[in-house]
Amino acid sequence: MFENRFDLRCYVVTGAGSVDEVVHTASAAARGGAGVVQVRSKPISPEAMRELASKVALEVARYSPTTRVLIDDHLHVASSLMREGLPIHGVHLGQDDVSVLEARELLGPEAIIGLTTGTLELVAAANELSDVLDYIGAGPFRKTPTKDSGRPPIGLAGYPPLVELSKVPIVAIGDVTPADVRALSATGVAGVAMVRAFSESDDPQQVAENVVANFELGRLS
Ligand SMILES: Cc1ncc(COP(=O)(O)OP(=O)(O)O)c(N)n1
Ligand SMILES: Cc1nc(C(=O)O)sc1CCOP(=O)(O)O
Ligand SMILES: [Mg+2]
Repeated sequence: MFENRFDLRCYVVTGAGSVDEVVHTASAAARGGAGVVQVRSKPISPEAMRELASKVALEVARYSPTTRVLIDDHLHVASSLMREGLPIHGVHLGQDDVSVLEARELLGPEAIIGLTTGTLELVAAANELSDVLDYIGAGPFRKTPTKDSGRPPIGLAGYPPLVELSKVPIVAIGDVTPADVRALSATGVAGVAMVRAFSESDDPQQVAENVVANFELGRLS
């Protein structure tokens, strides 16, 4: 869908912290070149997600108008805020969330919609949705304390077969650190997504700059 509408190379997924801390981390990473910020918080009520996503989106747009802001899980919050004109661009859906098709019908053709995968079977299933899906997450790269997906770690060697199979761009996720970026980029993934690498950093802008630079180096190898 609509090539070049978004830059998946450096993909921030928000993590632990106060609203102000999450907003600061997201906007600093966007300033550093993060092409996507996904607002994720678990558990969170729709009302609290509405507040958090609005604040993140407005601050990110101030510093990086090209950075796309997505909402995790909460399709109707995203739909409502997008209709109100907030700079929010789509959703990331899990296997247990509403269907990609329902999200596409509600959000329209311009929205960015991502889906969680992480095995060859889930990637094959996502291929059936490639006309309404923009990208897939594939994890965990390594086991991570941030989320237990129940799926086995993919590892570096596991990404080339997923990339080969997938009809849409792949974002690697799960214990990814800046030191992993060059090698992951060389596997052919379109980007890397990180939670703690940003939420636990005292300079998320620098982390994003490092990720983008190393992602480009990996593409050359
Ligand atoms: C890019 C990306 N990949 C995977 C996920 C999955 O995380 P989470 O939302 O906790 O789990 P599900 O909702 O998919 O079950 C993600 N958020 N982003
Ligand atoms: C949100 C998420 N999804 C995963 C998956 O495997 O689908 S792993 C993950 C957590 C990633 O956090 P960190 O960068 O702190 O390891
Ligand atoms: Mg989710």
